[in-house]
Amino acid sequence: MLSLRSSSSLSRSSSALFRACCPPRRPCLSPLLLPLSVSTSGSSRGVRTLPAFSLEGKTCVGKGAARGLGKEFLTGFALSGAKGACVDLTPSTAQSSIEHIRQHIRTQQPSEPIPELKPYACDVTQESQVKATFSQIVRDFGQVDVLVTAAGIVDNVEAENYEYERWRRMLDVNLHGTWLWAREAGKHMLEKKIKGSIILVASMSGSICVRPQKQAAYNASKGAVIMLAKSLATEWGPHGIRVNTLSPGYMKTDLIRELLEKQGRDLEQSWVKDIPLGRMAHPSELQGTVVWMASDASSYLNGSDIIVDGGYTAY
Ligand SMILES: NC(=O)c1ccc[n+]([C@@H]2O[C@H](COP(=O)([O-])OP(=O)(O)OC[C@H]3O[C@@H](n4cnc5c(N)ncnc54)[C@H](O)[C@@H]3O)[C@@H](O)[C@H]2O)c1
Ligand SMILES: OC[C@@H](O)C(O)[C@H](O)CO
Repeated sequence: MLSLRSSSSLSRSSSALFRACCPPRRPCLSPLLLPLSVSTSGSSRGVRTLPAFSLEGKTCVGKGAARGLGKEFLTGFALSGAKGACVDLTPSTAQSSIEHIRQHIRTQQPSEPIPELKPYACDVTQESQVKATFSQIVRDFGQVDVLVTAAGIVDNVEAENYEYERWRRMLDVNLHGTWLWAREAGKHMLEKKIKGSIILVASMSGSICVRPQKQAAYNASKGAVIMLAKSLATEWGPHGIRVNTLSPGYMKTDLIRELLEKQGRDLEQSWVKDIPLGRMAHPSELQGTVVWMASDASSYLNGSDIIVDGGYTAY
């Protein structure tokens, strides 16, 4: 459903979207989203775009948001006016992510107030912790409008030598943890009649096998997340709750940096060869997509897998 917002929330969301799509250190990637006028002072005043992109007043929960994509998602939400719960394994990493987000907003939107952001510690594989953390977030913020599940791990090991213990861990974090959080969010949104948006982070590896790395467990976990989202979309869609997956290609996060450090830089060259845009992505390049998926701008998006991969899966 499209809704009109105040001019200040409108200008904030416009500015956030523009910056997400056109970060200052790169050329603009999406000419279609160019605002009609752009302030160069860092203030968001005078920038115009579709009001439905605003997240003003909404509460967004980011699981696995201490670093990497989760942190970028919460940053995009906050730049669009949303309050945020930053969930990760330890309170200190969640807190330092919040400090980083606040600093970013101060720089990017010096004339805007910084939305409320709170840290939470939770191991997503522990059902009791997930339930307790979700309840605490609802007590702190009143309600949850958006959930994005970014916590995830990866292993590159050939299937015949992959240990069952590691297989189970992979599914525990990437699939079971995602389902546990989605279940709490869905229950809450159903009870409170919130027309929320649940965004499960999958991967292009959930629908194709990347090469040359061998990662059957990871691929299986992400394929299952895509099917989980479609299933939840059919169960909760009739109540106005939208569930979709965001499937990134190769993003330069710490997870990928660590993997490349272990396996050698040649791996990066071989990936880039298969990406039509000819490069890996900066994590901030997902902000525009995730804000769109969280906001009313994507009001008819449900049960979809949004692949953002520089064209990798087009081959
Ligand atoms: N980086 C990429 O290229 C890429 C591509 C496709 C999909 N993805 C997916 O995006 C998501 C985020 O990836 P990233 O690159 O930002 O990874 P990352 O390792 O940089 O960040 C993942 C975060 O999840 C947290 N986490 C891990 N296990 C947890 C647990 N049990 N409980 C709570 N938090 C936990 C970590 O502490 C970390 O902060 C993952 O699901 C990943 O599979 C990443
Ligand atoms: O498909 C890209 C990512 O999902 C993933 O991080 C990569 O495949 C790890 O090997």
